[in-house]
Amino acid sequence: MAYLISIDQGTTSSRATLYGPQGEALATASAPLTQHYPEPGWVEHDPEEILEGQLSCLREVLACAAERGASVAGIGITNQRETTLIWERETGRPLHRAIVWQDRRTADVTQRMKGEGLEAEVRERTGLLLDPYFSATKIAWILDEAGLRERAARGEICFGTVDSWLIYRLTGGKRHVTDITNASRTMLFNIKTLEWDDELLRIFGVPRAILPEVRMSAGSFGETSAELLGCRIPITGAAGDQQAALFGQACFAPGMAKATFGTGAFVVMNCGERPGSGEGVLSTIAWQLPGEAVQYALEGSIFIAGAAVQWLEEGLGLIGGAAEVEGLAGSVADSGGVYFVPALSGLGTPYWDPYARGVIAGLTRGSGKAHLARAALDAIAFQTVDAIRAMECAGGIALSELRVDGGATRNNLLLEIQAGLLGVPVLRPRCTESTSLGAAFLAGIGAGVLDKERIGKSWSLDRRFEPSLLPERRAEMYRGWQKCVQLSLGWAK
Ligand SMILES: Nc1ncnc2c1ncn2[C@@H]1O[C@H](COP(=O)(O)OP(=O)(O)O)[C@@H](O)[C@H]1O
Ligand SMILES: O=P(O)(O)OC[C@H](O)CO
Repeated sequence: MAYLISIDQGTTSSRATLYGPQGEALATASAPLTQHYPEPGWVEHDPEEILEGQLSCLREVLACAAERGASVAGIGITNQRETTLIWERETGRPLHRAIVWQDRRTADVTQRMKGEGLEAEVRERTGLLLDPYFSATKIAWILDEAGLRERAARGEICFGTVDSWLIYRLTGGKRHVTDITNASRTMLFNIKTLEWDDELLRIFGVPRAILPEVRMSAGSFGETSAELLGCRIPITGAAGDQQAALFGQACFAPGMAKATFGTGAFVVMNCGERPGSGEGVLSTIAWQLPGEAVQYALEGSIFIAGAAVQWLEEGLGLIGGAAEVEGLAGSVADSGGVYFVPALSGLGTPYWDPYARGVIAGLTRGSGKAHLARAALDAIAFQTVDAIRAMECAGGIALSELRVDGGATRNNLLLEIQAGLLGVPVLRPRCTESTSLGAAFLAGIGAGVLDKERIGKSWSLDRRFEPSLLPERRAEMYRGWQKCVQLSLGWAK
């Protein structure tokens, strides 16, 4: 593997990593990203802050490459998906704050569409469920709110997910493109015909003129502008972060699955060349490589995972940082009957309820902050169990082990709890930055310096967490979780 750079623009931070010829991470830079919550249920990011954070990270790892005299063969971009940006074509100026994937402001719109019986048709074309999570209703909201419909019709504005925004600005406005995995999350892309879908554009009221050109996940996405970075480097890979993580975990065969624990948690299972389907589960595009058929995946999406820990810190002041949660939660044997459903942005798989809200239940005089911390870790694991059970029903298979990655997998206790509640081993690889690694791999393929066989051989195990919970205890805990979920459903309706 030649030198490659990955850009990982996540919900809470922007990062860049320089990888060496053996796939080793040589330098990493990161910049935090401000979360804006203008109203309950709304979440926004500043597009310029996304770009600036990413540029400063890129400059830092490029300096490291220069010190080594390394020439970078390609940049791979991976990103928080669905988050919706609108900017001026001429200047690249953002015309609204980015509406983040977690944002629930269009819940009433998707609810109305469900009432009109549109869900089956949307699902058939996109593999997705009618939920404010996806980009389509967010785009229409911005066009209406910011009075941009006439400009949109005149072709003066661009829509893009974060990959598209970064590519546009990094190439100096030369490329308005996106990759096929990100396109598959907009709810405007037909995952069977592999094109923007006129009927969906009509249903959601989105003009075709604002959409980017769709490319495969490895190949040419343009070159960085020398004015911005002092050098031209080809951008040769792009994929949504969950798809990039599936690729980085080398889940190349149908039935292989990974769970990424970041802000949210996302369980994604490779299902090969044909789209899968199932109750409460998403069907989505895994990747498309040059000379190969499109690969599909099933996905269980959990909106709040690591973010529940963040809330313990920022919302409650219970801990001084995410790293403290393991010690606090580990200071008690269990949650003492406390359950926490972190439906802070509604619930995703398998409930799909944008009106669900957070619930803490089962408190007694003996409950303390350690029990709540423990309940938060349990909640991440319970939600993952819910998602995996739904996917197993959909795919008709039983998962024999789960590969995990992402920021929260530093937490050994979380992974022990996860293995116990799931009842199968949980495998943590040496590199838990699978998202970033996956983007570098895609860039390597796009630059013609890497192939899937080499990638498959590079996966190595750090630690295997065996399930240690007795089946009766597991069932008892799960019943408590289910009771608490019922309390949270429909709360904000
Ligand atoms: N030791 C830990 N235990 C539990 N959660 C953690 C721990 N360390 C980080 N996290 C959580 O992981 C998330 C950050 O992971 P990351 O993969 O960087 O997320 P993203 O890509 O969504 O920005 C945060 O929500 C943070 O609270
Ligand atoms: O930023 P992350 O890693 O939590 O990922 C966000 C997902 O892509 C949303 O679909």
